[in-house]
Amino acid sequence: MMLLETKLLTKIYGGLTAVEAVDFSLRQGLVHALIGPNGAGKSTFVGMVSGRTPATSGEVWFDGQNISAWPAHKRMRLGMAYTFQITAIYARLSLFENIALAQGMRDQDAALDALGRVGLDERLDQLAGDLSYGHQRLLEFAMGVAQSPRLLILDEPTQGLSESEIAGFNTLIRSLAGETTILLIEHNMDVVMSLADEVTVLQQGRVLSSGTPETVSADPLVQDAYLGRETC
Ligand SMILES: Nc1ncnc2c1ncn2[C@@H]1O[C@H](COP(=O)(O)OP(=O)(O)OP(=O)(O)O)[C@@H](O)[C@H]1O
Repeated sequence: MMLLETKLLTKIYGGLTAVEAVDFSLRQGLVHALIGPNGAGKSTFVGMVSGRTPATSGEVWFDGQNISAWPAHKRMRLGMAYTFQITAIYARLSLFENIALAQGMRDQDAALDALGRVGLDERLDQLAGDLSYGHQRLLEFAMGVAQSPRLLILDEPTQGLSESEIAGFNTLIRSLAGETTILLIEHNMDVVMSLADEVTVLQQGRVLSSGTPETVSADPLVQDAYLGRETC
């Protein structure tokens, strides 16, 4: 079943077409990576999916419903969680309070479970602002997971993380595989190749290529655009 689909999704800022007529689909339970150079339209695209950025035209479908006109909070209630590029935690609240806020105080066990998944359950009462940058990113990830989302959108989750933290992140995503559908914006190609079931490459707002990591990396269009680069 397709959990998420977009049809001719388009965003125009003034004279600039940031996302142009993107048809996209994501099957339930898969990890789909969205890649492309800076300015390709990745954040704008996921902004339109999550409802934070109004689309100029086109449609967003979630679980068979046309949600194009729905505001972000209503999409969240439907099961979309979006973790931002910039850490969105409350520094003066404890880890537990951050998690509890993220999931609307619904379920204490789920909050504890999410912190356990990222190995921060020993630090429940610590202030989030006292965590290292890498741990703050993990907390942010746990805040997404604690919402038990049907679709988890991660915007550059490994940015600024050390090699060992990236390895830990990979393990985390694998632990969610099958349980949660994941849309991942990621610049680190090693992470993309090891985690993604499917990859879509955006370039100048359009889909350049889409398919399995193997198909996409063998696509001559993609090779012309990226091959030989560590990141894209
Ligand atoms: N609020 C805005 N107003 C005007 N132009 C914008 C706005 N947000 C994004 N853009 C432009 O839209 C295009 C796509 O930007 P977007 O941030 O979606 O790309 P991206 O692929 O996420 O890039 P990055 O990898 O750098 O985050 C860029 O040319 C950007 O300058």
